[in-house]
Amino acid sequence: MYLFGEHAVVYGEPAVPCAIERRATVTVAERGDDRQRVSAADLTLDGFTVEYGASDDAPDVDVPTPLVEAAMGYVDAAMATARDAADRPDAGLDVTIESDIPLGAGLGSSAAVVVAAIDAATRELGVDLAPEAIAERAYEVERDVQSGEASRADTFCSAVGGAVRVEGSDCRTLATPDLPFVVGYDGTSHDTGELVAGVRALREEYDFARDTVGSIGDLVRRGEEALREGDVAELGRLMDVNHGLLAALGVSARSLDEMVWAAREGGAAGAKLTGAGGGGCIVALDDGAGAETALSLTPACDESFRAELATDGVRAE
Ligand SMILES: Nc1ncnc2c1ncn2[C@@H]1O[C@H](COP(=O)(O)OP(=O)(O)OP(=O)(O)O)[C@@H](O)[C@H]1O
Ligand SMILES: C[C@@](O)(CCO)CC(=O)[O-]
Ligand SMILES: [Mg+2]
Repeated sequence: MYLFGEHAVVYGEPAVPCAIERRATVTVAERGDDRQRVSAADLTLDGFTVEYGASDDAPDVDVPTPLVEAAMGYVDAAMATARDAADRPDAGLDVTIESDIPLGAGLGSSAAVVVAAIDAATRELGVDLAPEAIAERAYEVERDVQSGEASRADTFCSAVGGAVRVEGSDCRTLATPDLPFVVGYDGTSHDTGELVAGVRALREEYDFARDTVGSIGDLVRRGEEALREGDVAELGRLMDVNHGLLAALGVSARSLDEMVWAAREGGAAGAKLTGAGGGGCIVALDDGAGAETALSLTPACDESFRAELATDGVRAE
């Protein structure tokens, strides 16, 4: 989840994502043949299993192929990079994915699944990758699936855990005070690739959209100062500004705006959408119960919860 800087980070501005205690669990077992079998019970396609050959045959499922391809893009590419890391291009794998991260909602479910899948698959194939190496491969997967544009933010954060700072290829962990995160979720999902493409189109058409992206970078640098000082009130103000700038880039939604206002009026220090936007989640800072209560009473909000910073990144269980 992003404290600051989503979207602008794709264009080289800094961002500060934070890992929260919600996990994707991926189990991988090598098969005796070259087939791939993926079981993803949490996918919105109502839980399905896909089985297909290493390269040729089509997935053997009863749903339209483009839907399956869209849903399986991340997992497929994660398995391919894991086979590549192990130098076992024909290894058949049985993959099971379970996740308590809402899909396409701005909490980085794609990064969590890809990072966990690469880790589990490479371990199964006898290769031990450091979290940073997993993060780099996972970034390449996100970049390819998001049609050539992604940052390292979600994947690095998911791999190493905690709060991180990402600017281009410079990725580092950040010491942060304990932050009272509250999340509101509208129950809908977005396609990150499409929202990233929308921002790109706006930047191409309007110089001021480029300036907006630059302003988000300036705001993130101020946010880093506030983080060092543990100044939650200032962090909240900057989150409010960040939400406004994201809305100017066209990635907010009525439900997100309604949840942001509910959280603020409930007493949050600040609130903003998180991740790609268009629908999904907002994040607020509130050490009292007001924001969470206000969110729970907001029709646009399907679920609200406190989110603890997760210090652990990817791990074998
Ligand atoms: N539990 C899961 N099982 C299988 N695939 C999943 C699962 N969770 C996420 N995915 C994959 O990730 C895609 C959603 O990724 P997307 O980047 O659009 O959203 P997100 O990562 O949740 O949000 P954001 O990128 O804004 O943080 C799904 O369509 C699916 O391909
Ligand atoms: C919108 C974006 O900044 C975050 C999506 O979780 C895209 C990216 O960084 O790849
Ligand atoms: Mg994603």
